[in-house]
This record gives sequence, structure tokens and C-alpha cells, in this order.
Amino acid sequence: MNAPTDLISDTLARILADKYAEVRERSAETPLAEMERKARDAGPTRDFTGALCDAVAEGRVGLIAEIKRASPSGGLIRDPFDPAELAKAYEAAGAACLSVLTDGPWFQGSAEDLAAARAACRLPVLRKDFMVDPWQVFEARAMGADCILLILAALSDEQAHELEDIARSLDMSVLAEVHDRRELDRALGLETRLIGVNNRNLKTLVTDLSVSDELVPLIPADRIPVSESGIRTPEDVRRICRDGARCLLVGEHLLRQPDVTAAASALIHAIPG
Ligand SMILES: O=C(O)c1ccccc1NCC(=O)[C@H](O)[C@H](O)COP(=O)(O)O
Repeated sequence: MNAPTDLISDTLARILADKYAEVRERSAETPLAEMERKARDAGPTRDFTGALCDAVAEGRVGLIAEIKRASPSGGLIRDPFDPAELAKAYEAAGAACLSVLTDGPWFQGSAEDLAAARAACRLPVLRKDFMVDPWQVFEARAMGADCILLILAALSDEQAHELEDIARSLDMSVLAEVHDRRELDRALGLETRLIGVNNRNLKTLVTDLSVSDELVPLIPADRIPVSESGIRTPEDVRRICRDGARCLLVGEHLLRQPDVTAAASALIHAIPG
């Protein structure tokens, strides 16, 4: 689905400008020390990286199934929208983990969506948001997230390492997301084993699975590649498996199906023999 042409003007930059303003405002309302206390009182995490490894070891795709109401590229994707219902449907399909959008202005997501999804199942949950500040990492744990996303295109190396260190101190996993070779080299300087390859160009919103064809084979064997975006069919899954990945992050295709469980299961079990 092609985004409206007025959005194709570095969407990521526009989202990040909004995000910095949002964090300034919200961190003034809830100071860092208070948010850190909430994070440290939030209870134990669920093992996000371990859940992916377990699925792959059992011969399934390690599916990170995404829950989002809308997106810049897809517009309104699912309505009515029930995060708890979707979480249960993905768990029934055999998904390894969830990804829940918490950005409001561009995705109509919320912390409440993440909490509702996590409470409805036993799956570990990625907070899908644009992380740029330590306050957000503590906020992620406080809302119940088990993993955060670090988009290398949005961060300096210093920022990425600082946010990763905080996430690890809170026993959260980190998905480091890249879209080109330079970002991949930078991501390999982080500790996390999870390397996300986003097939979507977050500036132009163009999605192309050839990004995974190029980058996944370059990821060292001690890391865990995760192909993200634009994945729709079992053949897409087999193509990405041929690249060398067994973990996928899929949202829009699943969310547009009447039977989410069946759609997710078809991708989970598409691994070539
Ligand atoms: O999806 C967008 O339009 C978008 C725009 C700008 C920044 C991020 C964006 N999406 C985040 C993602 O990459 C996807 O939510 C995720 O990879 C799932 O992709 P899909 O299966 O194509 O919904």
C-alpha cells in the first residue's frame, strides 16, 4: 500500500521531531527519578530473546506479531481494534513474541494497548516506539515491556549504547533495527544478539524485501537476524529463510485478516523443509 504523497518527505524525521517534544512534555510531568522507581517496581520481565530462540529450536518461525491500530503507510489498519483479543489470537497461532505500538500521534497506539495485550497472554512484548531518551526506557519497563526497539537511523552511537545499557540493567531485551550496511555495522557494535532488518525505508515508506536479501546474509552467526515489514505470504517467509533468518516481525498483513490466528499460523509454519 503506497503512503499518501504528502507523507513521503522523510517521515522518520517528522516522527522524531514530535517524539522529542512529547518526551520533554511528559518527562516534566513524571520526573526521571519517579519513572525509574516505577520501572524497578514493575515486576519480572519475560524473556523476549529466549522466546525467539525457543521457537526456532522447535522448527518454527520465531514470529514477533505486531499489534497496531494504524500507521503512516497503512492508514487505519484494524477497526474495531482489541489488543487483548489480538494477543490471544497470536498466542493461539504459536507466535513467539508480541510487538505493540505505543506511539499515539502517528500510530494511534498507547501504553494501555501494551498493558492490555501483555495481560491477556504469556508472550514477551516489544514496546514498538521511537526511543530517543533514557526516560522512555524506564517508561517502557514501567508499562510492562520486555524489549525495546533501537532504530539506528534515529540514534547516535552514544545514544544507542546508553539506551541499551539502561534496558539491560532493567533485564529487558533490545532489538537493534537497521536498513543499510552502515547501520548494520553500527548495530553490531551493540551487545544485543537481536538485529532487526527493516525492509521499510522509514524516510520514504517504500518497502522492499530485497533489503533482507542484502543484509541478512551479512549478519554474523552469533547474532539473531529478524526481518521486519512487508512480509505477507508463506513464499515471503521462505525467501527470508533462504537469506538466513528464522525470525520475522509482521503486522499489517496479519491485522487486515478476519482470522488472525490462521494467518499467523500460515507464516509460522512456512519454513522450508
Ligand atoms: O509502518 C509505517 O508506516 C512506519 C512509518 C514510519 C516509521 C515506522 C513505521 N512502521 C514501523 C514498522 O516498521 C512496522 O510497524 C513493522 O515493521 C511491521 O511492518 P508491517 O508488517 O509491514 O506492518
